[in-house]
Amino acid sequence: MSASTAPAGVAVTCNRLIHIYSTGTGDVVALSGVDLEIAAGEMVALVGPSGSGKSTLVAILGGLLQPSAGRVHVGDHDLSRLSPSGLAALRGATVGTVLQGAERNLLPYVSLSRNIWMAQRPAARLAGRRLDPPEAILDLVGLGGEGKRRLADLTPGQRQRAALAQGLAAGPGLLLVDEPTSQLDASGRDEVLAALATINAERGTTVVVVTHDGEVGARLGRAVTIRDGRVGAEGRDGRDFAVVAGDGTIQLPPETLAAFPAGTLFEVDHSEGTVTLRAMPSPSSARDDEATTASAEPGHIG
Ligand SMILES: Nc1ncnc2c1ncn2[C@@H]1O[C@H](COP(=O)(O)OP(=O)(O)OP(=O)(O)O)[C@@H](O)[C@H]1O
Repeated sequence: MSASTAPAGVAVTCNRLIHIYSTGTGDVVALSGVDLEIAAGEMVALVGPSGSGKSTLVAILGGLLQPSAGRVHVGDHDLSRLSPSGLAALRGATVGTVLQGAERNLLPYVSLSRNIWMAQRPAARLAGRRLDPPEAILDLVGLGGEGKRRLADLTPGQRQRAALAQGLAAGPGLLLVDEPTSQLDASGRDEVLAALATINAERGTTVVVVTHDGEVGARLGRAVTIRDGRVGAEGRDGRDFAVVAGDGTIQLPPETLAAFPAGTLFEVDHSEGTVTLRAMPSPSSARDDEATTASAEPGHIG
């Protein structure tokens, strides 16, 4: 087989992305202004507490949901403006989504190769380009020569890698993967992380992984924390950062927020490369000199 004809990775941009679910009992704000840039070919983990909006964000990036407001681009596609058929084409040819649990991605009664081949049939037409044969895709995730096997024949780590292969069937520029390591032991997790690194290195595919596993976030190099429906923080190469949102707000880390609760007044000093937030004593702590001194310790961002 000649070199892959799959596209290189695509970039992702979200600007003030909002998503509201309307339910019988009222509206639920799942995303409240996500600002996020992911470069083409980057690997990023989305982390954060349960219910913070990670799955909703991934569903939007995967063309399964349209945002209530704000803008989201995947490559050249403006997802908020795509028609239903445009979204279907995006799902078929540009973005591959791997759902949590390998068995949700693959049919158990046909071989791995057959699964991928079946996913490629509509994709080849939508993508308008030649797709890699299933064996080449399986090879990429470390399952070369295993195409005749079925899901039940595989170890948990192999199953998860087979699910990654299925997500790659159409040669997407963006691969979205939900909790790929949640049911795996350490060696299974290593296999999956190695497969993701190979996909990224050999195909240039942009990879976004939703995970509760801090180790996965650290190993991918960039971990974006979603908190209360927006980007709360980032970890890059072992360093933690706060993030300025599009509306100028910064979320304090939870432990800082505990010391300086909502409503705390800060004086803001800004000099080159450094922002100093100096907490004003609250009226109650002002009555207690000791407490005032403690709560007035400045926080530094910069
Ligand atoms: N289909 C839906 N209808 C109504 N509300 C929803 C729906 N899906 C999610 N929500 C709500 O939207 C918010 C964000 O949920 P979401 O599933 O995106 O978070 P999450 O970070 O992926 O959580 P988890 O880590 O538990 O999967 C939560 O308050 C959730 O209850």
